[in-house]
Amino acid sequence: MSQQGLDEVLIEGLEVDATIGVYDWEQDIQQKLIIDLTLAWDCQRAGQSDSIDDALDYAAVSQAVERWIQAKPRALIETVAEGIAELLFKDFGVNEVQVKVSKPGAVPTANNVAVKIQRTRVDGPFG
Ligand SMILES: Nc1nc2c(c(=O)[nH]1)N=C([C@H](O)[C@@H](O)CO)CN2
Repeated sequence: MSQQGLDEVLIEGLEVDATIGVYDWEQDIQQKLIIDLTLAWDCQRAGQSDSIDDALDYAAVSQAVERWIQAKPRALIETVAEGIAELLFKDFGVNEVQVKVSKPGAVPTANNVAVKIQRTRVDGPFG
């Protein structure tokens, strides 16, 4: 995925309960979303310094994503994916992201439904 380098930080299978859906009844319940993130990040500095200050802190990212999703109800999983990409650009200095948002309970006859987007920050060095 990464254009700027080969390194990536991954967060896989982050489960977040959310108010999400296009139908009225979905605004009264919580449904599980599963978030998978691939984040372009130069890991070399952190690997050499052994300092969290040089790393993209996957724990902090996970917490921020969960908070953003739970901050208010939304209709579409596309909106969740775009919002997460914006959050990562704005608050974590990431320049390139792949965001997959799964809603596994949405279609009873399917194992999973999801959207996956790839975005590059427009005001970043590669945008
Ligand atoms: N492309 C999408 N299609 C649908 C969405 C969505 O978020 N993106 N959502 C719904 C409903 O909320 C559905 O999940 C309820 O079962 C339908 N299609």
